[in-house]
Formats: sequence, C-alpha cells, structure tokens
Amino acid sequence: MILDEIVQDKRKRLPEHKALVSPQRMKEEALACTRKPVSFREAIRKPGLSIIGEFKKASPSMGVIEQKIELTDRIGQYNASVDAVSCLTEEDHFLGNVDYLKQIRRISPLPILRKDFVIDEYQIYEAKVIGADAVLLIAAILDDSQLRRFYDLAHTLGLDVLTEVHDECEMERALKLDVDIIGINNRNLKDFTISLETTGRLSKMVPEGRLLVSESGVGEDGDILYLKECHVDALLIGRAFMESVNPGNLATRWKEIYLGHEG
Ligand SMILES: O=P(O)(O)OC[C@@H](O)[C@@H](O)c1c[nH]c2ccccc12
Repeated sequence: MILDEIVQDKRKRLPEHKALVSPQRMKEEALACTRKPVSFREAIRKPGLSIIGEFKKASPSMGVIEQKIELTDRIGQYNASVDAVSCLTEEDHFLGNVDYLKQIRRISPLPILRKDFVIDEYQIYEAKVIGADAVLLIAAILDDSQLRRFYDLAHTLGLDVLTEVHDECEMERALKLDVDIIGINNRNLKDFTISLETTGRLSKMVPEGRLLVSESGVGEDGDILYLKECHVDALLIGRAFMESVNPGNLATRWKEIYLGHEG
C-alpha cells in the first residue's frame, strides 16, 4: 500500500535530517524563532470560500506534474488570489523540499501549511524553523496519543494544525480529540481513488464551530457548487492550480461561483 511505503521512506529519511541538524538543536532553533506566525485559521475562517493553493511538483497518483510557470510567478499569483499556501516538503514521492517552503516564505505574506507525512516531533520543530504557519497531521498514520501530542506541540509553537481524515472512523477520532480544523481528503491515500462524495458524507458528521477543508480532486466549476452544499470553509487545490497558466483566474472564478456572482 502506497501510504505505508511513503511512511517507511519517511522513517528512513528522518535520521539523515537529524544527522544534519540534531533534534536538540532543531528544538532550540524553533523555540528561538521570533517570527510571529500568520494565522492559517483566520485565513480559512474568513466569510465566503477560502482557497488554499498548493505548490507541488509531483505525486504518486499523477506522476510529475507539468508546470506551466515558475515558483516565483506561481506564488505571485497565489498572493493575489488565494488565502493560504500549502507546500509539499516530502521528497521521495512528491518531489517536495523544505527549500521550496523557505523560498515561498521569502515572497509570500500568506499563511503557509507544511504538507508532509509527520510522524515525529522533529518535523514540527522543523516546520517552525523553515517558516511554516501550520502543519498537516494525517489521522491515518498516527494513533490518538501521537495526534494529541503533535497537535499540542504545534499549538505550543504557535502553529495551526490541519487534521486530515478520510473515513468515518478517522473523523470520529478527530472529533473526539476536539481538533479545530478538519481536512477531508477526497483522495484515498491507499488506492488513489478520488470522490468528492467523501466530503459529502463526512461533512455531515461535523458539528458547528469546526472549520472544514475539502482536499484533493477539485478542478471543475461544478465541484465548487457541490462542495458549497457541504458547507466547507475552504478548499485545498493542487493539481488544477499547478497545471494552469493562470491559477489566479481560476481561484477568482471559483470564489465568485461560490458566492453566486459568476458570469
Ligand atoms: O492535487 P489535488 O488533487 O488538488 O490535491 C491537493 C491536496 O489535497 C493533496 O496534495 C493532498 C491532500 N492530502 C495530502 C497528504 C499528503 C500529500 C498530499 C496530499
């Protein structure tokens, strides 16, 4: 199963990273960071539809994504049209890198989500050090006590957390832990099938007061209307933006469709 492979590779990579910067040093650097994070939570909470634009070069399901514009230009468009940026930092399967996040930090005032497979607190300290404002925690690869511990650590560092679920059981776990921002991944990371109905089904379980993000597989005008019915606060969009020459136009159009002003 691909998710297991990704996590195994992550376990192999971690010692390499820790050899470069020791856990003790990473922790000290994180605690010494003086940059005040930009609120990811507030960016999602804004009225209307919030959009998180993702920077990703490849994925196991889609292979290398053909990029139509450079990082600087793409982030420039995101700055003018979306509410937050998500940056893949996973190296082996998504060709991500912490350096991309650092570059984005230099040119974007938007909150940045570190998108990775977090299995160790080291990665949370590192997220803080490289300039992220939020981290992704994937319920499928963490048990309840890890989720709790990582969630609390991120908040202690001033980082927001997007807790990702894909089925009813993971949603129940996330709700029980009382997480504030829930991401419903429409892509099954075990077999890559995509269905926006995952958001349709799971969104019904979410009580008032939680922020809801629908992730993956969003690419058409009709998707926006469907997800509006699910009362999502935000969408996380990768491929459709990475393949477009003008992600800014797409984002603006989708926000208008959501508000019913299109055309
Ligand atoms: O490219 P898409 O289908 O728009 O999907 C973006 C994002 O949701 C996806 O990259 C993602 C969602 N959860 C993840 C967890 C790890 C890596 C990647 C992801």
